[in-house]
Order: sequence, then C-alpha cells, then structure tokens
Amino acid sequence: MKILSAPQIKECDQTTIRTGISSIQLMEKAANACASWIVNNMKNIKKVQVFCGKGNNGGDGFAVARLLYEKAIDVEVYIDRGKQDFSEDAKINYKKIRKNSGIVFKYFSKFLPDNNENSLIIDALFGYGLNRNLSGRVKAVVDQLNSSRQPKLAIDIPSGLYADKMTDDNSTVFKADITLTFQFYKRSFMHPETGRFCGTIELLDIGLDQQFIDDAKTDFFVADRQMIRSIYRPRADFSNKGTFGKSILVGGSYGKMGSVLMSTLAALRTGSGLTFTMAPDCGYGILQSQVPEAMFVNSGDNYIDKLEIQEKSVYGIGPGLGKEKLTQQALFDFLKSYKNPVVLDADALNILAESKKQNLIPENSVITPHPLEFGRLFGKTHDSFERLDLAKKKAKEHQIFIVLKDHHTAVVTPQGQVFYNITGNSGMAKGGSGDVLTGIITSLISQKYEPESACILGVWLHGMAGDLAAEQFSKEAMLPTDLIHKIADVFKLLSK
Ligand SMILES: NC(=O)C1=CN([C@@H]2O[C@H](COP(=O)(O)OP(=O)(O)OC[C@H]3O[C@@H](n4cnc5c(N)ncnc54)[C@H](OP(=O)(O)O)[C@@H]3O)[C@@H](O)[C@H]2O)[C@@H](O)CC1
Ligand SMILES: [K+]
Repeated sequence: MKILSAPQIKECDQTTIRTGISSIQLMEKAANACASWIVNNMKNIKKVQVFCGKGNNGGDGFAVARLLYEKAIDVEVYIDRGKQDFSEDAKINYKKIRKNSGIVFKYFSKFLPDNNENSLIIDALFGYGLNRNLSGRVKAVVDQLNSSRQPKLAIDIPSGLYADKMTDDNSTVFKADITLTFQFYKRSFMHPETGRFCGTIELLDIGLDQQFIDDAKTDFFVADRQMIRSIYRPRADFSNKGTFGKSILVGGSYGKMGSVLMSTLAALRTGSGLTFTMAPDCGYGILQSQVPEAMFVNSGDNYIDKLEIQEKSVYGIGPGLGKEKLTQQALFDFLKSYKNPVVLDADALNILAESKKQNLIPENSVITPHPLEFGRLFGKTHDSFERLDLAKKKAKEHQIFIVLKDHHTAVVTPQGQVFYNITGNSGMAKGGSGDVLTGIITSLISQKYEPESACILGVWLHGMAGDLAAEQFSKEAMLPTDLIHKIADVFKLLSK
C-alpha cells in the first residue's frame, strides 16, 4: 500500500471531488465512517467531547458530533474562543449542529475532564493541514486533554503531528489511544518519535479516487497483507531439497553459540532446502544436538578464523560472530573474493564499521542493522526520519538493501524505495530476535526470492510470528525461540 504525502492526499481529495462526489459529501462520508466505527467498536461510550479546529478536520469533527448525537450519545463540542474563520465545509457542518439544541457548545477554556471511561475525547483539531506547532489556547487544551484519563480518539491524525515529518522536540501533540485515519497510513505513524502518539491505527476507506492513487508516485509503502500475498510463493510440488536452495549461517563464538543456532533454526523453519552452520568447534556438540537437520562446518576453535566459500549458497553472516582479529580477517578475505549477495548482521556489521570497510559489502546484499549498528556503519543522525534519509542514500551508493530494524522496521532498496513493516511488537525487543530475522531472510534468498522480496516478506513473517508468540505467551514472557516455532502458524495463515 502506498503512503502519500500531505500535498498528495490533498490532491487526491480534490481529484475525487472533481470526479463525482462533492466536497461536503466526501466530508459526510468520512464522518460517517468515523461515527460508525465508534458505535460498532466502542459500545460502552455514552458521551463524547469533540474538539474541533477551523479547517476540514474540524469539519469532520462537527459532522461526527452530529452523527453520534443521532445515535443517542451525549455530545459536547469544544471550539476556540474568538473569530472563527472556518473552512467552507467546516462552516456548513458547524451551522448544522448550531441549530441543534441538544448539543452543548463550549470554549476550550471551559473543558473539565470527565475521567470516566464511558466518555470519549475526540480530537478533530488539525489533520494533514497542520503547518506549525501547537501554541496558545490550542496547545493548552491539548496538554489538558493529554493528562485526562478518558479514552482518546484522533480523527485522521493526532493534532500536533505532521503527516510526513518529525515534530520539533518537546512540542505538544494529542496522545491518542486510537487514530481513525482516512484511507492512507501517514509516514509519521511509522516512526518511533511520532508514531507513539497514534495508539491503535484504523484505516477507514472513504472511496478516494483509485486512478489517482494508482498513478501517484511515491518512495514510501506499507507492506500490507495484499503485498505479502503477492510476494509469497507456496512451496511447489514435484520438488526436492535442491529446489529450495542452500543456506549457510555463519557465526557463533565461545559463549554466543545460541545466536547462530537460532539463525539456523529460523532458516530451516522458513523452508531452506539444505542448511549449513559454519561455526567454531566449541559449538559442534550444541549445534549437532539442537539442530540435527543442519550440517556443521568447523571454522575455528573458539571463534571463526576461516570462512570457506561454497558454490550455489546464500550466506547469512554475523550472529554471535564476535570481533576477534582472526575473525575479522576471515570476513575480509571472504568478502574480497565472494561477489554474490550475502546477508550481514550484528558483529559482521560492527567489524565492517570499525574497519571502515563498508565498500566490501557485495552489491545486492542485505544488511540488517538496528539503529546503533546503522549509526556505527554510516554515521549518527538526529532522529529516525534523518536516519531513513541517510539509509536511502547509502542503499543507493552501495547498491544494497538496508533492513533498518525498529518498531516499524523499514526495508530500504537500492532504488531508494522504503517498505515499512507493520507486524511485530515490543515483546520482540530482546536479544536473539535479530538472529531469527537473519536466518529467515537468508533462507528466503536461498529459495530464490529476490533480495527485495526476501526482505519485505522476511520482516513481515518475523513480525507476524512475534504477534502470534505475544498472543500465546505475552509480550513480556515470549522468547525469540518462540518466534521460530510460530513461523509454522504464519505459513499456515499465508497459505489459507
Ligand atoms: N481526502 C481526505 O483525506 C479527506 C480529508 N478530510 C479532512 O480534512 C483534513 C484536512 O483539512 P484541511 O486541509 O482543512 O486542514 P486541517 O488540518 O483541518 O486545518 C488546517 C487549518 O488550521 C490552520 N492551522 C494549521 N496549523 C495550525 C496550528 N498549529 N495552530 C493553529 N492553526 C493552525 C491552518 O490555517 P492557517 O491558520 O495557517 O491559515 C488551516 O486552515 C484531513 O485531515 C481530514 O480530517 C475529510 O473531511 C474528507 C476527506
Ligand atoms: K485530528
């Protein structure tokens, strides 16, 4: 699914209006979608307090207030004091409810929190038209709303949040529990500094012009189910283990054998035909007993000091590798003579960063850094938007795929496209989760998925396995090894 920028969404809005529906009808449709969602999904809500701005987001708010009132919900509408130069459609909806004696009108300054879980705060102050930080009376009321214990819902975008960019440090943003957004995810929903204000995100389809959406140019996408289904290839019949490629997981050192063990298991569970682990001898017993399906290649004593090149294989290098001098040399020698795509993670990336040998990464390879590893490789950035911009630049420069791990991991391609992942949860923020991802992506590439598809599908599978693990074990108790077991259920879901 495409992510459009605020100006593109505005254009899409206008194109939709030119091709049949009037703007006031579109607002009514948007408001109807919100009101129905609230009525169907928040059955305990008896009262709403709707905060409306002067633009079309405020217009949505007035219309939602009216529609909820018609559903026998108590409604209070809050507006700013002073002259209200409402947008045309906001004015129409404002006038409609002004006539309604049952709806209570108040200024922001008169707000008193209900602190009642049956009373919902609705933020319809600003949507994608926000053009500066909240200040004055509107900032004061949003600060007050944020400290209320009532449930909070934002229409389209939590007010104070820009659709496509960072907010300034310490600026005020409405902290929603739920965001009902129209048709598109916004980039700011995907980044940790800004996404934390959105709560649960629900996309409401309001029938915007499909031709415009199809033609719109963007570098940003959300990897949704539809995209994942188009990438996933069910396992072919009439095949043998050779059909499904050869994965070689490289890593492990004394005390860190679990990492490469988890990568190996994940590669197998993702369907790798032949699977090898290249690890030091101290891991021999552990690996052969814990994962008998994989073959062991002795690559050192307590750490890796040589890296054998095998033909027709895909290498996933890094988990538990350590940074011994001889390990470093083995990695450099390997990368100097191996020109096929590899998957690099963890200490493989740290070694390249410390020695400034990023240029050794073969073209079309995949690297899977978390923010700190990315910073070591390519330099520090101020925030996750800047980090993503730098990742786009570096992916192009090195012609590699960068899987930038975060709450919403982003896959960045050499063409500068970005695919945000929306599966996964905070239970995965534990040592070992990354090792599982390395195994998954390596395995998919060995099964002849293009690196781009392998990254997008791999990250999605990994997150989905995490979501199923959280459901069964809780975010606190789930383990990276649980993700490996849940891969089976994710494939079952995919093949339904
Ligand atoms: N296709 C769709 O998606 C549909 C979209 N719809 C809805 O329309 C929304 C977009 O509406 P919009 O363009 O009128 O912008 P919106 O955010 O309401 O208001 C901006 C106004 O506020 C002002 N202003 C800005 N920042 C400010 C600040 N910090 N503090 C104070 N004032 C500030 C600024 O005016 P200014 O003061 O700069 O002159 C501007 O006039 C969208 O999010 C969705 O909810 C649906 O109705 C139908 C389908
Ligand atoms: K809003």
